[in-house]
Amino acid sequence: MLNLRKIYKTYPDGTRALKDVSLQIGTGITGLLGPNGSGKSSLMRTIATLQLPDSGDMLLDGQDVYQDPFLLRRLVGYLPQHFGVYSYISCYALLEHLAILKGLNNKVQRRRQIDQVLDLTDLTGHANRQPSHFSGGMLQRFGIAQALLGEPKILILDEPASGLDPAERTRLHQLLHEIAQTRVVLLSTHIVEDIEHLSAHTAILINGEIVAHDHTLALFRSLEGKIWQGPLSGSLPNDIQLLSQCLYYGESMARIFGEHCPAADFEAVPPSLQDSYFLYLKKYRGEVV
Ligand SMILES: Nc1ncnc2c1ncn2[C@@H]1O[C@H](COP(=O)(O)OP(=O)(O)OP(=O)(O)O)[C@@H](O)[C@H]1O
Repeated sequence: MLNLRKIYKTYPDGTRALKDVSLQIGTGITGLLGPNGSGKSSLMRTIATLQLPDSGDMLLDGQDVYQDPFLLRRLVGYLPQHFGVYSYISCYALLEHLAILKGLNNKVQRRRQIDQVLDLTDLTGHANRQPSHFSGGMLQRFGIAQALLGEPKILILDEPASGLDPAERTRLHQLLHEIAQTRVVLLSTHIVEDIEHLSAHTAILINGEIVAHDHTLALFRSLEGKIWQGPLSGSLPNDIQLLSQCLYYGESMARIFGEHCPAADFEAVPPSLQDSYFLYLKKYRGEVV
């Protein structure tokens, strides 16, 4: 169990990226959802001890991590949002290099672990190729392979599915699901669907503050019977809560939150995490009428 308590982070230019963030994260995948600039990467870097918070503490199974950041570094695997790979070096050699940097000094154990992570990420057949020549999906799997070196208890994954085609995304989902059986996984993404597929728990971060953290289903089950969908063309009452509008086969459709059906051509639809997320955003911005 990872326990964050009252974490604050301000950058030297005065940007207050994290404000009073408290979170308890157990085994399995916890999704971290938030708009651009809400502080997701800042939180992930802070958990990975790549930057220290101004105040607050972090306990791993009851042990204070900031007293000994090196202890946590050995227990954390981190996949940053953007990562580069050296050119002219094979996938295997790069993993070996990274494993040595992680302190895997025993050659036999190191090679066994590299073989394991290559197998898990389905890269064994590409071990001698250069990651700089990998496709986007393979590169993300390589990123996860390097994060798994050292058998971390905690995995921090910042936007692992961005830019992947549907087949690679599905493959990544299976991989993450498998990895998360025995680990604490914090997954940051803009893709609400990924969280719906993967995360039993979800935290919503807006403007550096956690505004919700619960079972993913619980976050939107309470909206049952209150989400309405219909064409945006007709006139709608002024006091409706427009959550989102999107195109379905070229027709502009609105999703609305409300106790009553807003117009004759609207129908009740099952609520989604995205509806709940948009409602939290509107409430945070004071836009709920
Ligand atoms: N090194 C830094 N120095 C100053 N400000 C920073 C730094 N890193 C991030 N910020 C600022 O902190 C805030 C949170 O940024 P962060 O990258 O953590 O958000 P994010 O939710 O990950 O965004 P995105 O979804 O766009 O990746 C933003 O206002 C950003 O401009």
